Amino acid sequence: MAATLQGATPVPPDAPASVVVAIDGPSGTGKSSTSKAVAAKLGLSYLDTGAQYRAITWWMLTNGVDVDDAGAVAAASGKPVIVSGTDPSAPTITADGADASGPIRTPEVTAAVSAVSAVPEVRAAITALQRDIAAEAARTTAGIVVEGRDIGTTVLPDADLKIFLTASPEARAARRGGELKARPGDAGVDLEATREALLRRDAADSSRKTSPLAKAGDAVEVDTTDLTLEQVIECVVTLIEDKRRTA
Ligand SMILES: Nc1ncnc2c1ncn2[C@@H]1O[C@H](COP(=O)(O)OP(=O)(O)OP(=O)(O)O)[C@@H](O)[C@H]1O
Ligand SMILES: Nc1ccn([C@H]2C[C@H](O)[C@@H](COP(=O)(O)O)O2)c(=O)n1
Repeated sequence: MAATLQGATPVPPDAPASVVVAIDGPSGTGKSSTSKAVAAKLGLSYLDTGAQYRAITWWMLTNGVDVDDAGAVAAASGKPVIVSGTDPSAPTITADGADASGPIRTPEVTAAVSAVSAVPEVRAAITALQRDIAAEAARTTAGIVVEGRDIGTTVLPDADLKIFLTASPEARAARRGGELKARPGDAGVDLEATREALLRRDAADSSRKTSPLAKAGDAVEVDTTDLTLEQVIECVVTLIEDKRRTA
């Protein structure tokens, strides 16, 4: 699998040391929105690791791999070339050169991604890719914000700053509901079904054997239930600036 750092902001000669930030948490807590905005504000690179697991899942689905057969998924795990562009203002994701940014958000991929990402061979391949991208960003740019489920615990245990975002299931369902546009004549978004789907995915992601969703012991927990997105962004920017000041 290839690691390529695209859209990176070059480091000026007198720049402070680079910073590596891990942001983890359950689905819908605001990891992507927060990480992208914070990285853009601070001139850092950005890596959406969920997009990588979604891209490999999409590749399996479109290449005839039975995603319910862990053996078949493991055997295919080294085949696709997943490439992530790390510019926070225009993140990209490709699988074998094909743009995967649209297809990875379909219900089919969302339904299959927890099973595919639980396969140890998939995690080993994607984790190696993530570490390469983070190391390259730390070496050549001002740093990187990496968001996912196991970044602080497994992928980057030596990250300079680890943040674990949480929010109540009701708040997360309401946020997701806001994304799903009701069509004219529809009964609207079923928030209870959305909440149940979120909790099902959290349960699968938290209970898998290899590198489950978990808060690192040294992570700062931020409960975003009653915060606006702007408040969460501000909070994370402050945490990073404080960390840089005291480093
Ligand atoms: N603090 C907040 N207040 C209100 N809405 C928010 C807040 N944070 C994020 N959102 C909105 O909630 C939705 C989900 O956010 P986002 O995709 O960033 O979550 P996530 O944790 O990355 O989810 P996933 O892990 O499923 O990708 C988005 O529509 C986003 O704009
Ligand atoms: N570090 C990660 C990131 C993501 N996953 C898996 C589990 C999620 O359900 C799925 C999709 O992530 P999302 O796009 O919703 O953030 O990918 C993981 O196992 N480890």
